[in-house]
Amino acid sequence: MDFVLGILVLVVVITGWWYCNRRKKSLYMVIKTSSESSSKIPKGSSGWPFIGETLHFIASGYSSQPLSFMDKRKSLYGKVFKSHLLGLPIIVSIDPEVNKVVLQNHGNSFIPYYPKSIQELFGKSSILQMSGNVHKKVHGLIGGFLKSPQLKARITKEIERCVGISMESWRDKELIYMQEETKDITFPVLVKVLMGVDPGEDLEFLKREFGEFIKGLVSLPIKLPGTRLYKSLKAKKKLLKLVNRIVEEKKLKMEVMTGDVMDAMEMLLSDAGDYIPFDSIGENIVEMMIPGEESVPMLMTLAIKYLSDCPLALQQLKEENMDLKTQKRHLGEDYLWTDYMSLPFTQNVISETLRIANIINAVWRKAIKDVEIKGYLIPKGWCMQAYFSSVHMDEDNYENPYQFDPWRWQTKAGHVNNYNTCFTPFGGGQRLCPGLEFSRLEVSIFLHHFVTSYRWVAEEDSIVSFPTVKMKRKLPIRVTPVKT
Ligand code: HEM
Repeated sequence: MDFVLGILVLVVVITGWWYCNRRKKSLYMVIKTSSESSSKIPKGSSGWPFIGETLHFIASGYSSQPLSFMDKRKSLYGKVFKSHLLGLPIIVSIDPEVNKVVLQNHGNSFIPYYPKSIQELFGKSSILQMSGNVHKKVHGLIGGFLKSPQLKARITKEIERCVGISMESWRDKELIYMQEETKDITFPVLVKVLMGVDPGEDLEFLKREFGEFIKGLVSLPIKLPGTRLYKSLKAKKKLLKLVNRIVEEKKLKMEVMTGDVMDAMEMLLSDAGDYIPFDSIGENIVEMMIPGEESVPMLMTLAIKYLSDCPLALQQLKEENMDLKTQKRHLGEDYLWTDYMSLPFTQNVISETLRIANIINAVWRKAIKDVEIKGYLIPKGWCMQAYFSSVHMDEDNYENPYQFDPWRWQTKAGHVNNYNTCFTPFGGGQRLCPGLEFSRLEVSIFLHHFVTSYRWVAEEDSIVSFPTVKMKRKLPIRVTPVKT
């Protein structure tokens, strides 16, 4: 396994080196021009020729101390340092103020940067690759749609339905794998929100092909038959065939009928015509599944993991949610989305899980001009990594950062939705996650029904942080229904 990994890393690095060498000349010229400025490229090391510091970076991601790479450099150079990762010269920031400026991106000095395999799998007009004015408009449309009270009211029923189906199926099982079960809950909800697809053949097809498609996101950038990237591109083609058919059907329906916009696809069809060409709508919808597909089930899974290890927090969470359940039963009322979101301790558990789990550990950008932040120079063409995990786990920002402590949010200003420089699990600024409120709602509904309907005992498991956050054994738990 380690040998295969080593080979993979080597090939990534050599590909990166080749890519880099093509651009070397122009990069050096820009740095020279910038020497007139008083700002300096941050201190740091470019590591070994060609491979830079990539091996250390990846090895620490796989270890039980995934922040050790960052911690070591912070102690040597400070919170902003230069490095050379995955074939690119890069400035890494674990300074919340610098990160804020990068995320706000006034003057549009940065564009999103993704590894080569991801770029290959994204369409040209994907929101994840857009920048400037067009991005601002499309981001606003999607954010407005996902945040709307109408959507939240409708989707609450759908989430309750999916949670109910999943939990019903556990009655005959003793051992369940939380990481898998939560995916079964969230995938149908995501597909309903994005393109209005109900359970059935299309949903099963989307699940299968999307699973195949995302496997290639972190892979070698080689498109030959048999390679991972090739298989993923093939899966994307199949996905697009189905999704484009749905786009056509919706367009025809919308030409003859008027009514509320029911999903993100309908919203793009009715409002985004000036920014996204008609034949790219399907592709955009497929790509919007990427940030939502794994992150929400991982947030649910990790909340269960941390609660299993912290009985006091679990007890308080249960009490808060049982009170709501009893009240609703007594009044004979359905739940409103606002009921779920109004439980303060539940929101604190979610915030604390987001902080400590670091599901999206960083965002990557590329400078399209020389940029100066806090006296540091980020030269044109260099990558910039705003590394959130280290900010979330820094003693300067949080007392006992490695302790799961939902109570810390009772006193800390700016908790829950407020943008705060030291708490950026959903990013911030121009590209703040438009699925933020929707994700919190989904997790709140899941936690409510789970902790008030089941007792459980979690088996031993550990968190792996690289390339994405996962449970090593998918978090096996033994569940017992409780009588309420
Ligand atoms: C726990 C759940 C989630 C987390 C932690 C999360 C985190 C993030 C982060 C950090 C970004 C910023 C990326 C950047 O700046 O480059 C982002 C962007 C985005 N997220 Fe989420 N996300 C979550 C759920 C969702 C869901 C459920 C959806 C869709 C329904 C979604 C849709 C998006 C989109 C479309 C973007 C791109 C925004 C843009 O570039 O303008 N996310 N997310």
